[in-house]
Amino acid sequence: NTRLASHNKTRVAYFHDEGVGNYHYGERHPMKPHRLTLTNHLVLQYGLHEKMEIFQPRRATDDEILNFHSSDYYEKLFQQFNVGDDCPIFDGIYDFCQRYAGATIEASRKLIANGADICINWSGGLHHAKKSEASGFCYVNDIVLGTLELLRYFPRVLYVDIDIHHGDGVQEAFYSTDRVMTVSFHKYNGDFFPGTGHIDEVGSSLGKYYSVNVPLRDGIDDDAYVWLFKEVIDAVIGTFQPSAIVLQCGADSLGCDRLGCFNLSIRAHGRCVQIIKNFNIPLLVVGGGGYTVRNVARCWTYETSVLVDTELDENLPPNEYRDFFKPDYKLHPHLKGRVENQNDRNYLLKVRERVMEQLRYLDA
Ligand SMILES: CN1CC(C(=O)N[C@@H](CCCCCC(O)(O)c2ccon2)c2nc(-c3ccccc3F)c[nH]2)C1
Ligand SMILES: [Ca+2]
Ligand SMILES: [Zn+2]
Repeated sequence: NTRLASHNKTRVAYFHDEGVGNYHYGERHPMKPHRLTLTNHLVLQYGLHEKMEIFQPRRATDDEILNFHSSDYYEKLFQQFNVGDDCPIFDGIYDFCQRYAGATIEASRKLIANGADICINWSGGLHHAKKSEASGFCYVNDIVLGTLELLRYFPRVLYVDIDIHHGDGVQEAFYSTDRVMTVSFHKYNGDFFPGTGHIDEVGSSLGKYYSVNVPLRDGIDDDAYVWLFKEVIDAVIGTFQPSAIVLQCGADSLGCDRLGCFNLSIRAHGRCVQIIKNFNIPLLVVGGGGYTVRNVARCWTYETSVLVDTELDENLPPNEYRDFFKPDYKLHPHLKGRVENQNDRNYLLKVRERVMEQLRYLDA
């Protein structure tokens, strides 16, 4: 009956800082925080704010950021020379970091207080930042900060990362503990950034076998990715029995991404979010990469609708950014990837078998 259904409804909290999309990495840089403004705008135009509690989060304090990052790194961030072209020091970089990290920390606290079942922060998910080093467009690792917060209450936290790049900063931070299991699906060929994420990176000391890497080749398609994702996640959750989950939804694993080379549709990417949601375990959802801005906004809007169990009209609502979505103005455009699928069945079965073998060490 509706009372029961309404009683069981998932409580979703949405964290969006009004100013977080107004920063600029620089002319030729692929990272466009403006994608966050577009996403939030679409979410509101579809009326999804009526299905969630909306929060304007406060910024992270220096002390909170120093929970993970070293002071000589963080306090002199603006003095760092640009770390190559990847990590430019731009106007307002401190504010930007404090805003996106503050939202992830606030979201973690909301889960700890059981104020929500699912918390969303699309501005977060900056998985490459290290304790004392900016890397891959990431300066402060909000995921590590949020996970450290969750560990103050939840005994075991599972981290899942569907960005096309390896979640190296998060894996490194928790490589030697059995309280966090990190699982990253990513392109791996020895050259692709960041170069880590080999299947043999299984963790060390107390954390041995608690780091799972799923290395993939170019061009993986919807069916193969979703099949492998479900196989791995079912086994990981069955074995690790996490008390909370952090899901990084990097949208550069979509077809046609400016930096990516997978062939996923927005529906398949969203299917991964649905698979995690269906476990009904306290869930923190963050963003990540994503460089074809119109599709990042579509993807994270669609995934917000998945998290609030709401169907969206295929025709985008009229909105002031309409031109970004031409010529189709649809929610699910056909993202015909340009790369051949180099993941044959044998390769995928072998990866699956290696992951299952690794997890069996934890059953023992
Ligand atoms: C010395 N060489 C530069 C290193 C390198 O190849 N870096 C990657 C970095 C890719 C970062 C991906 C970030 C992310 O999507 O994973 C993300 C961002 C936020 O959360 N997740 C990269 N930089 C670029 C890039 C940088 C500046 C300008 C144009 C570019 F194409 C593309 N890919 C090696
Ligand atoms: Ca990944
Ligand atoms: Zn990425």
